[in-house]
Amino acid sequence: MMQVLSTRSGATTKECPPVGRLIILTGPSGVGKGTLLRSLLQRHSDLHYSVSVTTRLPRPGEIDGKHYNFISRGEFEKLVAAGELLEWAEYAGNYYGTPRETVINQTRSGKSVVLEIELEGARQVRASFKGARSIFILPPSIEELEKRIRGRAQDSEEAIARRLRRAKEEISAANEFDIQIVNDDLETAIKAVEAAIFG
Ligand SMILES: Nc1nc2c(ncn2[C@@H]2O[C@H](COP(=O)(O)OP(=O)(O)O)[C@@H](O)[C@H]2O)c(=O)[nH]1
Ligand SMILES: Nc1ncnc2c1ncn2[C@@H]1O[C@H](COP(=O)(O)OP(=O)(O)O)[C@@H](O)[C@H]1O
Repeated sequence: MMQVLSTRSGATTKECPPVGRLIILTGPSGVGKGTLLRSLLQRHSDLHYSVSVTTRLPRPGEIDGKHYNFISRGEFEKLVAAGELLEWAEYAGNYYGTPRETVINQTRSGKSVVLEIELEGARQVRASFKGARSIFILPPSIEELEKRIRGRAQDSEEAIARRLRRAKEEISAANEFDIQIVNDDLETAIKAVEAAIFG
């Protein structure tokens, strides 16, 4: 909503509309990012989740257009070539990326947008959006992380092994982020992420 301010000369100037916030949520596979975000999105209707594009195949229960836009590698490469992605990365053998236009339009209209993305993408966004708030979700331990990935029962042994190898590299980069939150007790972690986003 554009607000008009009067100046001393009586002329009016137009105040720039409030710019929404960009929140980056990163953490190793299986740490609980999706679980935390689902809870936050239910509690905060003014928080908008950026739906990514990916070449990964849908998991059971994942809905095209809701969890991800599931596309082919050829389609993904076209989006990259056309400059339509805010950031993108290859992770565990698949491509993932954030469509640029929706995020730019939402933040320009004052909305708060959450990107749930991996480390390389987070680095790209933090480099180009200085005001973005970046949050890294840590597991209580690597053992607990592996227990959660296996407990989710959504990934093949090969995918689990790749994710756990990458997890160790990602965790070592946690201090690059503005805020680090250990997802041990879920309710405690939800409150901590809530405070990190809205505090
Ligand atoms: N760079 C980037 N990473 C993404 C994007 N969407 C999801 N990811 C990340 O890709 C990784 C794999 O996601 P997914 O296949 O859903 O597995 P999960 O993290 O084990 O649930 C996770 O770290 C996600 O945060 C995106 O648009 N860009
Ligand atoms: N604080 C927690 N304590 C125990 N299990 C959790 C916790 N948070 C999430 N989980 C479980 O861990 C698994 C991975 O969570 P998920 O949200 O899919 O992780 P991510 O999105 O980071 O890959 C799920 O089975 C989820 O129910």
